[in-house]
Amino acid sequence: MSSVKIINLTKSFNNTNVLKNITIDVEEGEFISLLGPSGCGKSTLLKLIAGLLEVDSGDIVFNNESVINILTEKRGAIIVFQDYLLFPHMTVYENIEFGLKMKKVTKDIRSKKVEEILNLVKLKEHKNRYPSQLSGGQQQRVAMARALVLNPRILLLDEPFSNLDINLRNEMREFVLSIQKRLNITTIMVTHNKEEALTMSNRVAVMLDGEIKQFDTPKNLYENPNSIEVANIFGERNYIKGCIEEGIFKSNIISFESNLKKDLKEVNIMIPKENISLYSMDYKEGIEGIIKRKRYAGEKTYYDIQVKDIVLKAISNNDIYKEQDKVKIVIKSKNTVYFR
Ligand SMILES: Nc1ncnc2c1ncn2[C@@H]1O[C@H](COP(=O)(O)OP(=O)(O)OP(=O)(O)O)[C@@H](O)[C@H]1O
Repeated sequence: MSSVKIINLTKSFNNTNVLKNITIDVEEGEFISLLGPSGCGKSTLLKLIAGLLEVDSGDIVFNNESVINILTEKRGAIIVFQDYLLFPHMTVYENIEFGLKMKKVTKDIRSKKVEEILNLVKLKEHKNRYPSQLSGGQQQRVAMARALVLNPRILLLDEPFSNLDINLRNEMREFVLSIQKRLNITTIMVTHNKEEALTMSNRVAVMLDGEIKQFDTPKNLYENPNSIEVANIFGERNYIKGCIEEGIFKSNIISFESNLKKDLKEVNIMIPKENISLYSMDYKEGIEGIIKRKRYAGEKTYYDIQVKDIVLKAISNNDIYKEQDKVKIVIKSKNTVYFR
């Protein structure tokens, strides 16, 4: 295990600045995610940490030791790639053993370590199978085992669940987390799946266009994003434009006592979909709207509601309203986030 400090890291390819001054601090034993859209530089950052690419400037520090001049094989940061990269002509056992052979570990120790890891990833009974004879989840466990057998200081996971179907994905998330916790291994996972990042990580670094926009706990990121662009990563939100005068937020849709006390001529408030409740027209409170669009999604129903000059998005357990119905909506304004 090791802590990781990434300090002012930059990387360009063909004069295009792919990583711009990245700084993050990962604690020993922590599980963090790099979350961002395709092409924002997540995998490049992982490869720099592993030593598969050279940095242009900045530093990478494991446990107070700079590692940028340390070779990949000596660094102890191991990537599990999205497509597992298992050797097709080797059995599960041989795949797991391979890295130890390369390190010239003796046969006895190799056998002991591989058996230990086979137990850990619950693949003992499949050890003589070839990758083509395994399910997607089992192949992924082999890929994890191959990394873990080398006793890495840092485990790097590159979109580890993207090739798995949805049910298996949930199971594998739990499985990876249980191993990570048991070994207390510092882990950095790349993902573009917000739910995966939020549910698995101690902290999440939101990356956009080669920059870390916010590095925070899942709860803070979801409830207190520092910008509209970060907020949008976590799903569509509603923004209502207004002003703050004498401690009151005022707009043509809602007004309420503001927790921001400064007067502001123009400000946007963020209202999550789940903070908008729908009621029938005889409800005594709320503001009138018309349902413009309805999308039934099983456990939830999504509604777009025209309220004066804007369309608000709501999510509800109730699917009784139809398109063009008039409804009353109530907007919960507690803990509102403000953006200038
Ligand atoms: N070896 C390379 N040579 C040139 N350009 C590269 C190289 N590797 C990555 N890039 C470019 O750098 C940018 C970031 O790529 P990277 O793979 O890090 O993104 P990503 O966020 O991991 O995306 P994805 O989720 O699609 O894997 C992309 O524009 C990519 O085309």
